[in-house]
Amino acid sequence: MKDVLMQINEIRLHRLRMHLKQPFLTSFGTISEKEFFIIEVIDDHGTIGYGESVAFTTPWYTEETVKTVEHIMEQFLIPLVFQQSFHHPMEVAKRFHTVKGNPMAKAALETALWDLYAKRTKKPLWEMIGGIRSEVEVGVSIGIQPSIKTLLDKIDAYLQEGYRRVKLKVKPGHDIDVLKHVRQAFPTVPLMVDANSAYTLNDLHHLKKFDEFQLLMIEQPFGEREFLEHAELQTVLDTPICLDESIRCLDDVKLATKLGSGKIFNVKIGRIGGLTEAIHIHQFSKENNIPLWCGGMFESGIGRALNISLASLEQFLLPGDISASNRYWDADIIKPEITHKKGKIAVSERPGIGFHISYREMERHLVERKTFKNKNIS
Ligand SMILES: O=C(O)CCC(=O)C1=CC=C[C@@H](O)[C@@H]1C(=O)O
Ligand SMILES: [Mg+2]
Repeated sequence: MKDVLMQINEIRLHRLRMHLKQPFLTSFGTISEKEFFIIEVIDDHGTIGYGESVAFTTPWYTEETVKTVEHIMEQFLIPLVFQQSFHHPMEVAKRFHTVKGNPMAKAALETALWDLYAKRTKKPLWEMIGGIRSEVEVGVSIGIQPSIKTLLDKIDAYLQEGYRRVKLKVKPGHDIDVLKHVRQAFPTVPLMVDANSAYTLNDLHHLKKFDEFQLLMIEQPFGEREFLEHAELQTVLDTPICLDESIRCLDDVKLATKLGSGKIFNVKIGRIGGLTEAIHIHQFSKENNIPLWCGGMFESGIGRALNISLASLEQFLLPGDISASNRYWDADIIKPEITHKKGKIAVSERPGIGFHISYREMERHLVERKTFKNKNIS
């Protein structure tokens, strides 16, 4: 491969606020808008790489927030990117190790560097990271609904659209009865649930009842550090446990696998600190036959495009939470918008993430813009 040297001259952080078409209810609260950063990294050739931060405004999902991501990028990570030129984004991912934690802040910048690198080498990002699929299968995540009837109607509509599996949010008091109705109406649809840590080990016998619904998996029933509790649950549950919030790095995947805390992992680029760590997790999962799938964080088109690239890797064996742009947004900030055909999204053959940014659309949602110039350059 042709050797490229990248020197970042400028970084722009665009803070946007976009309203979801409909509010999304989880066991923790309601999401009706998403505030996030679009990151532009510009190198000495004038090539631009794009990234997106996925943290929410409050620390309900993991501890990071929009404000902590901004602080960590500004004070620590951007100076590390500017420090010296590099040949590969993995070099910068390594530099980021000097900053503890803060994976979403790291991923926001690191993914922009991957996009830039793929553009400089004139390759699609999915190919660059070793993807093998020309299209990825997608499912839909449905928030808690006001009534069973609304839920069943929504599921029906998404299935008509072609989505390949349905993920429902559950919490104590909103689970078995819902599942009974859904299974009655859709006996064979690939179905799973996500609890976002709403249960405890005291609910073990209650959770055993989930087995009767032939679920693909139950996602994150317990707290994020409860590896032992998840392992105990998995010994009594036939339904595979999938870990989401618990997995912040490859070591967490290794720990969960060793202890038997989960059989499937949801990979979110932001939660694990970027594509470099995702590639390492993928390698380990391939060697150990562990199924993976790509999670979502209500991303705009930039984040969605990154997720499509990730899901093209071989071990991503289950449909991801990578819905089309129109699932959440009236208008996306990329062109063309992401669409699916019968629950499949084609990867782009263009270099990098493979989509153009619509600056006009971005301006409509802009809250603040900050520009950082590399002062190390004479
Ligand atoms: O982006 C999507 O379409 C799926 C989003 C989704 O289900 C989630 C995103 C973020 C937090 C949670 O509510 C949930 C999840 O835990 O996977
Ligand atoms: Mg989840």
